[in-house]
Amino acid sequence: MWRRVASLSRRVSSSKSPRLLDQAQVAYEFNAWKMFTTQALNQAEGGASDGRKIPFVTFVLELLLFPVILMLSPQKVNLGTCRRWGFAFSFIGSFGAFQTMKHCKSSLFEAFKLAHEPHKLQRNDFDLIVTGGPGSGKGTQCTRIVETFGFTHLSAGDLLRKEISSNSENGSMILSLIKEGKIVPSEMTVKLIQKAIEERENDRYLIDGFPRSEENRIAYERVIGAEPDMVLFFDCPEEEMVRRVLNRNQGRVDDNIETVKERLKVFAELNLPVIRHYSKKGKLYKIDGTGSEEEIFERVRPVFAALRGRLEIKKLEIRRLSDHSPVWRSKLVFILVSLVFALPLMLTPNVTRT
Ligand SMILES: Nc1ncnc2c1ncn2[C@@H]1O[C@H](COP(=O)(O)OP(=O)(O)OP(=O)(O)O)[C@@H](O)[C@H]1O
Ligand SMILES: O=c1ccn([C@@H]2O[C@H](COP(=O)(O)O)[C@@H](O)[C@H]2O)c(=O)[nH]1
Repeated sequence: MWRRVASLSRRVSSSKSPRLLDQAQVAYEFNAWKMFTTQALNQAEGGASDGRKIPFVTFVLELLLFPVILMLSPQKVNLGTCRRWGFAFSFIGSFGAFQTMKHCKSSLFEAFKLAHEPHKLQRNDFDLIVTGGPGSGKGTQCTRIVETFGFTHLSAGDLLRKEISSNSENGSMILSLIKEGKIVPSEMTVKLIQKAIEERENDRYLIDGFPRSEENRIAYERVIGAEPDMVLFFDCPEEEMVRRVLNRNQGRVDDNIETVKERLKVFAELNLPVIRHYSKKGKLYKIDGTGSEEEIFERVRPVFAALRGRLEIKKLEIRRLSDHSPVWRSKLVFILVSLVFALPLMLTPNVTRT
């Protein structure tokens, strides 16, 4: 499968104190091909899905242009001119599509799917799941990953809280489930995540605090059409998680001892099976979630550095839009090559239909 063209595995040591996932195999896998192509496309165009739709549509329109011009051309018209221009446009359109596909590393079919199902993962996307118990520090570490490694942050909890504050029809139901420490039905959460994925302006994103159950995971993978690339699990002792939640002081309705106890129960019963699943798949990184925020991030950093080192990815960290973007370079090459081929066609002598 294309998502598995090249991968590498490594074991990462972790726990000192008793852990929720002691028996879990701690491994990670990284898809070299995917990361390379992610880098090749990068986020330079800001709005990957939209940016990729346009050349495909142009391609179809331009391919149609040639026969349409021929059909519409009256008998006595100078056919040579029409044909030359039609052919030149068709050629430019085909070459444009070829360039699009080259960058998507995809077939024409994938280019078509991309235009119509922007939430589905494409070869260039890199999705990271960040998981852990309540108060394990997921959100805190996600903020740092976003700042350092240029991921877009999609927090399932934040999306649900936004839904509550927007007074949507499901808002009150979501609020009561959060207050009780229970999991919101998959279809609601997946719908919000799907929308956020469609609206993202980056092909490298992380989902914080989701999937929380096997049902969540299956629903997500069905919608996305693939498994996530990598899963980070912040492993933290229960007493430390409780301490952090009770000290959070951000006015969250679920930051109280009754709810946190329920959340821990739900985590052990429903979330740990998801973590074990990804561990078996070789996608899991277990990070020791104890110590200061800085200490924990120093354990996260090598995960990304290892990827970069092994795969010779030089610029994984945030790149400015103005950096030497391969997309812009290829567009320039595309225009120049098209002109070289199209000019002789346009300049050939006229042939008039008799
Ligand atoms: N290493 C740490 N040491 C002490 N406090 C921390 C540490 N990391 C995060 N915190 C604090 O603990 C609280 C919970 O952290 P955070 O919100 O990142 O956890 P979370 O796993 O996202 O929690 P939840 O699942 O409940 O949203 C926050 O107040 C945060 O500032
Ligand atoms: O995928 C999800 C994510 C969250 N919930 C509910 O929201 C709260 C708070 O989530 P945080 O990620 O800790 O902010 C959680 O306890 C669940 O009730 C959910 O149901 N599904």
